[in-house]
Amino acid sequence: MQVTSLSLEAFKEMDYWAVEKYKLSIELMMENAGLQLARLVAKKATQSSVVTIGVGNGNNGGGGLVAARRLAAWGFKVYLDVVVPITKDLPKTQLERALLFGAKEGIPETTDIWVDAYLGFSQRLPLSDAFAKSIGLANASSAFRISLDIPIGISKNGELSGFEADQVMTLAAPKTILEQLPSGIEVFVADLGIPKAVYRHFNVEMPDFSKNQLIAL
Ligand SMILES: NC(=O)C1=CN([C@@H]2O[C@H](COP(=O)(O)OP(=O)(O)OC[C@H]3O[C@@H](n4cnc5c(N)ncnc54)[C@H](O)[C@@H]3O)[C@@H](O)[C@H]2O)[C@@H](O)CC1
Ligand SMILES: [K+]
Repeated sequence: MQVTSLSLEAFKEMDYWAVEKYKLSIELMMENAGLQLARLVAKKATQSSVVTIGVGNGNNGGGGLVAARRLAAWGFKVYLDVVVPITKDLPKTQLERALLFGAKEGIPETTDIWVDAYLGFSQRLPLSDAFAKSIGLANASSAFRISLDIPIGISKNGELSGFEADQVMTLAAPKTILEQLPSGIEVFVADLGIPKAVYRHFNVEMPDFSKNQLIAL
């Protein structure tokens, strides 16, 4: 029987398969993720909107930084909440690019749209104080909140004690952990460019990305 959503473990395997068998690099997938995230933010934004994108030292942060670059390129005001030093090669390159494109480091006085690209599927709980502080500021603000892939602070049973997302844009396939989020949170799935054969191999139904690469669930 085909499933419609995946455990995080199964998704990590699917991802590994796409990289190993199809030479689909993380950087390529990150570019796809970041573009769709930027589209979702831009749908919500006006040209005067202030967007803050929170990033950690991993590929979730890397996707957020691609979105920052795309949004800055389109003329939006983009700030980066860089919570920990960005030391890994790919996120570091994405940070350099985003800054060159005009994104600024720091949390502005007011934010209209706050993006959680702090941590994704490799997050471990409890969170460090630095992440907890940023989440507190985001939740206390009047910003519209969007999480990339899975919200930071989500527990194994889907309970959310972290970033209080209004929207979640998950990658490639729906994740079971998201099914237990409070109702009212809008969930989207974005295309990473993973081929249908990989979905078939993992017995998961592929969302129909042929007409639209950002699908509301
Ligand atoms: N095909 C893919 O898998 C893609 C994944 N992307 C994103 O990459 C994410 C996974 O990336 P990563 O595996 O690099 O990891 P994350 O970005 O989830 O986390 C980054 C690092 O933070 C550290 N960390 C975990 N818990 C912490 C804590 N409590 N306090 C401080 N540091 C902590 C870990 O060392 C982890 O490696 C996905 O959720 C997804 O958003 C996309 O960027 C692109 C494509
Ligand atoms: K996230």
